[in-house]
Order: sequence, then C-alpha cells, then structure tokens
Amino acid sequence: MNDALIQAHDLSRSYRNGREQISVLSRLSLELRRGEAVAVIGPSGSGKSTLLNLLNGLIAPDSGALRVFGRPRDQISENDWAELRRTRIATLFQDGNLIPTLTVARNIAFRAGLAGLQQHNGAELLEQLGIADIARRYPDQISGGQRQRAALACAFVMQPELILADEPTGSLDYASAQKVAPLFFDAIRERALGALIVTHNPELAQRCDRILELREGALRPWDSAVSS
Ligand SMILES: Nc1ncnc2c1ncn2[C@@H]1O[C@H](COP(=O)(O)OP(=O)(O)OP(=O)(O)O)[C@@H](O)[C@H]1O
Repeated sequence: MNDALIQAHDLSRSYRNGREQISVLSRLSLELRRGEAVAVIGPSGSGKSTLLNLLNGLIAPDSGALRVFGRPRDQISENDWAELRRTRIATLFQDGNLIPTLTVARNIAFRAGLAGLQQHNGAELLEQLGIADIARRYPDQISGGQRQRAALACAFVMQPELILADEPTGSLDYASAQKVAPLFFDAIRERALGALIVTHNPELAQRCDRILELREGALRPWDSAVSS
C-alpha cells in the first residue's frame, strides 16, 4: 500500500489582482504520510490557506506536480474531488463549516451521512469536546469557540483519512484547546490518519511529528533557534 497521502513537488500558485500578479506559493514541496501529523506555521498572508485549498482540490496550482492518495491531480475530476471531500479529506476552515439552518447535532449527522456512514460517534465527540450541552442549538446560538469545536466534531465524525486544519484551536481558550489535541493524535494512532495542521498553538505544533514553516512561498523545517 502506498502510504503517502500527499506528494507535492514544486507547486506554484499566484493570484491576479487587476494587472498585478501576486506569487504566493513558489516551488513548494511536501510529503505527508499515513499516521503522520505535520504542523505548518507562517505569518499572516504567507499562503497557508492557499496551500490547504490546493491540497483539497478547491483551487489548482499554476505549475508543479501533486498526488493525493497516490493519484496524480490531473487524473482527479471535479466530481472525484467532491467525493474525496465528502468521504476522505476533511478540511477545517477558520470560519467553521457549519450549515446555519441545522442544529449542531444535525450538522454532525449530516456530515456522517455525506461520508456514507450509517452509524456515527457524534454524541461521543461532542462529549469529548465539552459541548454536549449545545447539541440542539443552531450555529448562530453558540459562541465562536463552541462553533469551532462543533466544526471539529463534524470533521472527525466523517472518519477521514486526511485532515487539513486551519487554526483548529484559534478561537479556543486554553482548557478547550487542550481537548482538541487528543482528537488528532488518537485518530492518527488508531486509524493511521494524516493531518496537516496550520497552527500558532505551540503545544499542538510541538506534538506533531514535524513543524514546517511557510516562508517566501515554500515550506522549510522550522528552526526555532532562527525564528525566535
Ligand atoms: N482570491 C484571491 N485573490 C487575490 N489574492 C488573494 C486571494 N486569496 C489570497 N490572496 C492573497 O494571497 C496571499 C496569501 O493568502 P492566504 O490566505 O493563503 O494566506 P494565509 O497565510 O492563510 O493568511 P492568514 O494567516 O492571514 O489567514 C495574501 O497576500 C492574500 O492577500
């Protein structure tokens, strides 16, 4: 079995703003294997969200080679990407991915259903994350931190093979953030999940197998001695 979940080689991506072409990612390479957690750090605007969106197929690179689950990007159709995002790749965006017209519990059940699961452990996840009491509330009736934890429950309930997370603890206080790490690391251990976690939370980053820094468009091993 090919245990590489992501193989990216020399990926570049720019945006056009009027006449200006802004280069964001420039010859970025990355490999992420099953059972591995990689933290990505980098200043605001360095391209972290752009990277996550390239890896889940929401945007395309200008150049470079990308394989996801061993499949070359140019052989993955738009429908295939949608299927991958429903069943195998969970992306946690900073603003949460909750459907406003569904309660938290129904959001979770919906995500499990999209992934094709007949049964799910949503109630247990809510319990683990300390938000069982808000299961029947709608997303606009809960706090930002509760929304973030509900979005985490939605991501984990689909039992993905790959998690792409953008600041999964960004809206959480210390005690709530402490509850998040086990979700990632237990799933990595038990189900050989792979996780790419954009985070400024030093404790979460330090628990990952590697910390990479996104700087000048590319990923480099993070050298705390240089960066601090
Ligand atoms: N759709 C777009 N059109 C034009 N420029 C964009 C677009 N999306 C992002 N950018 C620019 O690309 C750069 C990288 O943005 P990106 O959101 O990937 O950075 P980031 O590291 O995730 O930032 P943050 O930490 O603030 O969320 C920024 O300069 C941003 O302004």
